[in-house]
Amino acid sequence: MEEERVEQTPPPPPPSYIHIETNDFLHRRHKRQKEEDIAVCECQYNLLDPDSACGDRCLNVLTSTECTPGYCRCGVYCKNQRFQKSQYAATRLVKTEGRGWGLLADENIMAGQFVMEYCGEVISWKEAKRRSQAYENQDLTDAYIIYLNADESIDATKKGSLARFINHSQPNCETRKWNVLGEVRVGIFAKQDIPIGIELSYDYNFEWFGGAMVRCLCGAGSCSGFLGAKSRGFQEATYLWEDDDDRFSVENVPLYDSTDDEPTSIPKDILLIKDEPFTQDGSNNSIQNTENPIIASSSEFTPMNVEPLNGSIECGAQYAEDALQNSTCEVANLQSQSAPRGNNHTELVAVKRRPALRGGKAKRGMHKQLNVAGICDRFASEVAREEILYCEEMKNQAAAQIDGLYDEIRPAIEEHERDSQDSVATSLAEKWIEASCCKYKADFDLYASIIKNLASTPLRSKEDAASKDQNGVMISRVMGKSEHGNLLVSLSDGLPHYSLAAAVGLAIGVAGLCKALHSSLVTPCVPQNKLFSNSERLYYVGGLKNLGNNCFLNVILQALASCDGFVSSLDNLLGSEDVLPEEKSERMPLIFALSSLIKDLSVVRDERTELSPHRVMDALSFYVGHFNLTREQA
Ligand SMILES: C[S@@+](CC[C@H](N)C(=O)[O-])C[C@H]1O[C@@H](n2cnc3c(N)ncnc32)[C@H](O)[C@@H]1O
Repeated sequence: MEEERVEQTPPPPPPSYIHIETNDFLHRRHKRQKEEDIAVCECQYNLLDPDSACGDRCLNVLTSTECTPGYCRCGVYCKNQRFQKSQYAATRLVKTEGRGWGLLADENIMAGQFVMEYCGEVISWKEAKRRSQAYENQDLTDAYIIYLNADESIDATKKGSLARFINHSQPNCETRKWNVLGEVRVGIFAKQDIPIGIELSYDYNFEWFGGAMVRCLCGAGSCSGFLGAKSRGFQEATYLWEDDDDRFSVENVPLYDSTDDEPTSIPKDILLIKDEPFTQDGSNNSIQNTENPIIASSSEFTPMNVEPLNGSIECGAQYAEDALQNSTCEVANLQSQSAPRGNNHTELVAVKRRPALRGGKAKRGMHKQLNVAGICDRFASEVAREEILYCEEMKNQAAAQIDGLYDEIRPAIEEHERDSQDSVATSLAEKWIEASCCKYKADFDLYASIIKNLASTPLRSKEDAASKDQNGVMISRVMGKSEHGNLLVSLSDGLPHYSLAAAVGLAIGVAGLCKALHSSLVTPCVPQNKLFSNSERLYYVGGLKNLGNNCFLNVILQALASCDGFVSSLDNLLGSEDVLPEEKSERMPLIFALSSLIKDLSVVRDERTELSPHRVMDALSFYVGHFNLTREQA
């Protein structure tokens, strides 16, 4: 029997496009890197250690910045010029089932390896929108526009690199942005080892400017069903109006609201606690939080071990909770704003989100207010009252400042929530960070002032105070010493609960503070207008250099620098006798780097000074495998 011969017709070639290996700028010129903007690393080539020439520990690599030729001491050995030298992995084009053309690995690719650059025409956001619509009108189903930043996109439809053929699927690759000679460029990087012959894929969500809705055929169980369903292409429909390059959204755009965040897990060691529970009346009641069931029911909670002082002093209600809420929310806010998606980043405080309020209105300012007047009323000292009221005024001003700013930067935050890590303009981010730092500082000063006065000034009798203010808060206080000798103060509104929030907020903020108070390190409430009051000169504390996208880290460092207790705790750790002084930087690199940077940050100078967080970042990489600052934020 004659065998039927099936003619294998080769698939038609992919629709023509112009192959390029560097971006083509349509609406502006390629930026020229200014000499003062060139980041020079500290690597030195060592024949015996090939990684010495700008490998994983290179400060530029850590900040996703390529070394500038001629400025890197490793010269030709520098391994950190992969975009510039088009050091791509070997790949092969194939025709797929139902998904057009795709790209296969043509060699074994290692996790973290740079696969290739996503090149195309760099166009403005408006042009991207126009083109996307035009392609849709032309019935082009394949879309090739991805985001570069809030203002620009890369269109690889007519011109592009092979990366334009990578399909969407359960991703074995991801996009990362790198700073190359002053321009941001998008690279495809392997998320895992990819054996030869396996198709490359990345997640189009967020990255993609898909015009038409295309049903996704990737087959993954978790797939949203459409390509780039969370991408801006879809989000476009939710914008209500535009004003030049700004877009304003309608109510169904989920807004981020920091006050929606609740701590869901708290590192136990922050609590400095063990043994039996305590209550404010010294009995053995179990700890409940009637007002915040989420916090109260957390299985992470461990009650404090304190020695109740004789007698009880009463104090104003929710400020510890308020303090924690503010601080965790702000940290969470910054994490949320800065953390790129899909990272295994280590979170300082795990947060969960609740749906935004209808109408997209932020709930800012809705958290419980501290009754400062009620608290002040209990202090016998006029000076103490004045100081606390002054701090409250500062806190209110800082809150008003940040609320005002929030409206201004909200479009950018929304943008950032959906888009990439660097889409918030630096000037806006800086304003926000500055205001956040002021808010932290003002909050901290107020709580510090109250606690300091509780610890050091006489109180009026309960009856005395109550007779003045029938509606005044019930105040109670339990003070004790933790096992480390730190004074712990817990405050409650008289209800039989000690919230987790209070416990943690106090443990974090107060332990350090009280310790500092005891050693006279802190004068928390020096009114600013009295600082240098006889001087005409301006004084500054150091600023932190933005080495790429490390503003999130900078704000945390700034906030920590204003907590004297934190600095002294670092000193205590460094003072440990188990480690020889000369070994400290090696054996405790992070603590060492943090301590010296934070000390530097606390110095008041008569000129502006820019400090570099390089060493801290460098030390972080000891603890976080493959630490990449711009990817693993917070
Ligand atoms: C950047 S291109 C990828 C290369 C494209 N397959 C080609 O032949 O040129 C994106 C387009 O590929 C197709 N595509 C990619 N991933 C897909 C998937 N999981 N399911 C269906 N189509 C997909 C869609 O048409 C999409 O607009």
